[in-house]
Amino acid sequence: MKTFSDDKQTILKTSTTQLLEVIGDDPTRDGLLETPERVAKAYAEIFASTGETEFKDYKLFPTDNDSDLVIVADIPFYAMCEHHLLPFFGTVTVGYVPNGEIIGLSKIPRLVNWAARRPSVQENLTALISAEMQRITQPKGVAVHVNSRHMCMEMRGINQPGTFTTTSLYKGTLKTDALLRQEFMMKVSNGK
Ligand SMILES: Nc1nc2c(ncn2[C@@H]2O[C@H](COP(=O)(O)OP(=O)(O)OP(=O)(O)O)[C@@H](O)[C@H]2O)c(=O)[nH]1
Ligand SMILES: [Zn+2]
Repeated sequence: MKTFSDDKQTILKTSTTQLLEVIGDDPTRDGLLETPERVAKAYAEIFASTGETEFKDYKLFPTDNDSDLVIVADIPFYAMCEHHLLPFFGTVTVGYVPNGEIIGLSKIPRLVNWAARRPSVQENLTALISAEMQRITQPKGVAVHVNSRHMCMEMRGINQPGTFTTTSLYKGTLKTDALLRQEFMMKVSNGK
């Protein structure tokens, strides 16, 4: 698991203590004594891939038997919106049409998890997963569908609990072939 350097952890702890003071709490009360350290640890985990542009933890296997469509559906993810640093979370469905090489299936949820661990917006998260699937597998087509709840829309601001945002990106044959795209959409839970 990622940890920040001592210098960075000190900055995060100081910032958290200041934040607690500014919102009107007392950082020296018992319940908050270890909070700055916990926040520093939690941020190292939540933002573990920040600044990384390429997903590296994958394996490819050559195949003579390309499937028409490979789908991993309803992969859970948790991310932080870059506007408010509040969570947005939900599921991602990834489909691709292989082109002589297949990616180890577990690496697709790993890619989603990697892509989500940085400040982002849903559209950019969708695009990053799609771009990395294209770079890594050089497929005939890729589809990425993200269905998500945004805490910045639910617990503040417009205050709309229970609203879902979906974003989709289709590339190659999954963009041009309507039947293939329909097959992909049928695998997305509840048609969301
Ligand atoms: N397109 C997109 N917008 C997002 C995402 N996450 C948050 N936002 C929006 O980013 C916008 C930021 O708008 P601002 O007017 O700068 O910020 P704000 O005053 O906090 O806006 P409100 O949320 O409307 O109160 C808001 O409309 C959010 O709903 C996302 O993943 N994608
Ligand atoms: Zn937001």
